[in-house]
Amino acid sequence: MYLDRDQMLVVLNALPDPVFVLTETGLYAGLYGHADPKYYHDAKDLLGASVRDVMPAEVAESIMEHIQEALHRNGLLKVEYPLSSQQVKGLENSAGPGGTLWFEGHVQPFPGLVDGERAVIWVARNITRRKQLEDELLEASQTDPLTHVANRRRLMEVLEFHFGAYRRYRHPMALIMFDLDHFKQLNDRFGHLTGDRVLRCLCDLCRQDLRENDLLARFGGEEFMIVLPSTTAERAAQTAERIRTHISTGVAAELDEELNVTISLGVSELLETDTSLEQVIQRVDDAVYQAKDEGRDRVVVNAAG
Ligand SMILES: Nc1nc2c(ncn2[C@@H]2O[C@H](COP(=O)(O)OP(=O)(O)OP(=O)(O)O)[C@@H](O)[C@H]2O)c(=O)[nH]1
Repeated sequence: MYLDRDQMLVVLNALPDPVFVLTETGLYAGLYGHADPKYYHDAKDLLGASVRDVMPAEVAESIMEHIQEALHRNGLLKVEYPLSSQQVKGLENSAGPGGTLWFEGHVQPFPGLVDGERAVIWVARNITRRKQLEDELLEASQTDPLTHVANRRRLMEVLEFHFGAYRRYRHPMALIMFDLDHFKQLNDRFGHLTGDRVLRCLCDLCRQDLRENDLLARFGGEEFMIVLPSTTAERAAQTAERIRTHISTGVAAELDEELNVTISLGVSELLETDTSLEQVIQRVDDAVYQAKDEGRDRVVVNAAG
């Protein structure tokens, strides 16, 4: 028993995702499926229109390129792309999900010609939720859950990137490391939860003194690093000093007058003699150690190889 033509059409229109037939010149020649407005807008008004007429030029060109590529490879092409109904003429006011949606397009050459033209079958699946989850996962894998600054994994990725750029193009990069002073005493006296609040507050204050391209990261328990691209140790030392004074008054002002929170900071920069990242990390670590040794609540620069 086989389905007759009418039944086949019923099946096509019952498909959950929209199935477009798009010709080589970008005409919407057919549309099936996608009845659920929770996931899709009703795109029937696009039939007979051209991709270039209904989409912004950039979006239309990339769709045209995908059509060409699928035809050229004569096989299935998978693409992911963002699109909002506001970008598509005819869909602006139709019922459907708002905001920018993400789609996975499965683009397959149409076997035969449509109105004398080559064409593709383009199945568009709404993958917005999956994309959001991927973004959230990526964010979580790179962020310290307590302070919401970058975690050590992200820090090392960024440091590797700048180390590579320095080796190739000699783009300078400075590094600041800092460590809370007598944090154990603070935890013992005020409790671990107050200690946690101090760490969060410290990061918030510190961020206010940084540029957009700088990266603040948690290196370990109460140790943090700041990556400063395109910066020398001399300039970074000024930033470090600003952060030091900000923290020494700011945390108590924000949280509790009784809290005496200070930090010891070490500063260094990439040097021509560095053959590995560990060397600059060792230099800032030594500088923090020296700052502790000299009485804490101070900045020490260690820019010598
Ligand atoms: N509240 C809180 N405390 C933490 C966290 N991570 C590490 N610490 C505490 O940080 C303290 C670090 O203690 P130490 O390494 O002895 O250093 P310190 O007391 O700051 O002394 P100096 O560094 O020599 O000035 C320990 O008591 C840790 O428990 C955290 O996420 N939250």
